[in-house]
Amino acid sequence: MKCGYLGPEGSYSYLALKEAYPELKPVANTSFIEILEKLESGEIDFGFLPVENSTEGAVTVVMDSLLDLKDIVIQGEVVYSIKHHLFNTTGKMEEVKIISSHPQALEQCRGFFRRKYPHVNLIYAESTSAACYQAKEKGSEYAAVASMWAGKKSGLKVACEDIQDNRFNQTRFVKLGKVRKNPTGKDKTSIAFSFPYDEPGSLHKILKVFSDNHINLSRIESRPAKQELGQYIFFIDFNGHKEEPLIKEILKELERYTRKLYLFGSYPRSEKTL
Ligand SMILES: O=C(O)C(=O)C[C@]1(C(=O)O)C=C[C@@H](O)C=C1
Repeated sequence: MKCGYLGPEGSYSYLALKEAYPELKPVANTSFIEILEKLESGEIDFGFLPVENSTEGAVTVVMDSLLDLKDIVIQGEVVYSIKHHLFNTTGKMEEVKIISSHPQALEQCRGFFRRKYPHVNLIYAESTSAACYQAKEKGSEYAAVASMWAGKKSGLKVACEDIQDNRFNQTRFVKLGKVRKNPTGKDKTSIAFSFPYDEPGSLHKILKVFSDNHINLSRIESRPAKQELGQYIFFIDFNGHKEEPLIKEILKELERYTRKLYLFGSYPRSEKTL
């Protein structure tokens, strides 16, 4: 079975996918949108995408794209430790004028760059592994931020190790597919919703439903509804499976308070960090 990820080989998406789902055949893509398009067309069976990072927060493009999915659900989650290193062709930084990487990776090292290389230009690459191949090709003026695996694989030398601002830097990935997962007793459900009116207490009503039923929320985020300023879509992850009687009741109640309720899926909770 084929699983799309943000490539090329050596990106964190690749490393986390290989470790969590070794039985799947990884298929490299150049963007998150490309993965979702291939998944919808049936060219691949699964998609593996980052949704949030412990330092930088939401991977917003992925969250927004979840709203447009049809017949595709979240089937699983993977929490992966991220350790960034700086690589280039020489292993020394004297000649470097440009540091490139995936925007999320650059943001996770922002403090390091401000302290050590305030005058070096930071530019975006498709992924951390794409940045490595670029640095290899462009030569001594380029450096890339990536995993040890990607840097070594592309033939670069380490210029600086462990450069992320937060020692406990973790990214949460989700596996998307067409089949809904059955309850395991240790599940999580991801939803999003918008409100019909802008009025006091809208969000409170939703949170009260969870609190009254003693359901733990593991994430809450808002994203612009992309209409008027001040209109939002709220994303919530909570413990439980949508086939459990209590969760069914809760979802029914949420429908009463929301304009649109999106159900992204119920799936087993990750119990350890890879
Ligand atoms: O560029 C990569 O290596 C990716 O897999 C993407 C990505 C992301 O978008 O969050 C994955 C994990 C890290 O947080 C940094 C970058």
